[in-house]
Amino acid sequence: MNPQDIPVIAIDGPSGSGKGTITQMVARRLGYHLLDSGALYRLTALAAQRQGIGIADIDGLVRVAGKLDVAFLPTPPGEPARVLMGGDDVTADIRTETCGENASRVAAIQAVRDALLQRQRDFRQAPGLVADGRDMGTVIFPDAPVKIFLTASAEERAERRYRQLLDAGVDVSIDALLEEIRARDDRDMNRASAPLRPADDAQVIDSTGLSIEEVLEKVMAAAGQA
Ligand SMILES: Nc1ncnc2c1ncn2[C@@H]1O[C@H](COP(=O)(O)OP(=O)(O)O)[C@@H](O)[C@H]1O
Ligand SMILES: Nc1ccn([C@H]2C[C@H](O)[C@@H](COP(=O)(O)OP(=O)(O)O)O2)c(=O)n1
Repeated sequence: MNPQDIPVIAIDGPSGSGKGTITQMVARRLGYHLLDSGALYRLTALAAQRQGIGIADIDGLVRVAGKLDVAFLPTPPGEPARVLMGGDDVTADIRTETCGENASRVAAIQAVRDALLQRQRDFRQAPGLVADGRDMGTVIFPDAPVKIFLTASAEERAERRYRQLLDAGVDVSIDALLEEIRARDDRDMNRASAPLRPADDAQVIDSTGLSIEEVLEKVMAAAGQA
C-alpha cells in the first residue's frame, strides 16, 4: 500500500488539551498505530541532557535526534506507553515538567525538527495512524484526511496537569503550572519553525468543560467514525 493511501488522523494542540489521552483512545477504537511525536522531542532533550549536550550545541542536538534508540511498548488501556531509550525504561523521566520545558526549547530548532521528520512519517503504516503533536496536520502529514486541533483554556489545562501530578504524588503549585503552560504555549506558538497553529483544514475542538468521553465522541464524529 502507498503511504499516501494510509489514513492519518492528526491531532494537534497545546499542552494539557487532552491530545495524548484522546489519541490513545481513538487508536485503540480503530485499531490504528499511534505516534506520540512529543515523546521524540522529550527523548531528544533527555538524551542530550544525559550526554552533557547544551541547547547551544546544535550539531550535538541534531546528532542525538538522528540517533535516538527508542522503543514504544504497548500497555493496558489508560496507561501511557512504556518508553525505552537504549534499553532503559525512561517512561517517567520524559514526563516531568522540566523535560517538557527542555523539549519545547529543543523543538524550536529547525535542524532538530528536520532530523526527526522521516522517523515520524515512517509511523504511517496500515491500517492507519493517529498522530499527536504540534505540527502533525501542518508539516508532518499535510495530506492527512482528518485534522483535529484540540484546545482548552490555559486555566483548565493547568488544573488538569495539577490533578495529574497530584495523582502521581508530585506536589506543585497550580499558579506555577499555569505560568509554565503560558510560557510553553508562547514558545510553541511563536517560534519560526513549525509553530503550533491549526492547519487551514483542521476542525477545532475546544474541550473546556467537556469530559474525556464527550471529547472522544466529538473527535470520532469529526473523523467520520461516529
Ligand atoms: N476533557 C478532559 N477533561 C478532564 N481531564 C482531561 C480531559 N482530557 C484530558 N484530561 C486529563 O488531563 C491531563 C492531560 O491530558 P493529556 O492527554 O496528557 O494532554 P496533552 O497530551 O494534550 O498534554 C491528563 O491527566 C488527562 O487525564
Ligand atoms: N510535534 C511536536 C510535538 C511536540 N513538540 C514540542 C513542543 C512541546 O512543548 C514539547 C513536548 O510535547 P508534548 O506533546 O510531549 O507535551 P504535552 O504533553 O502537550 O505537554 O515538544 C513539538 O514542537 N512538535
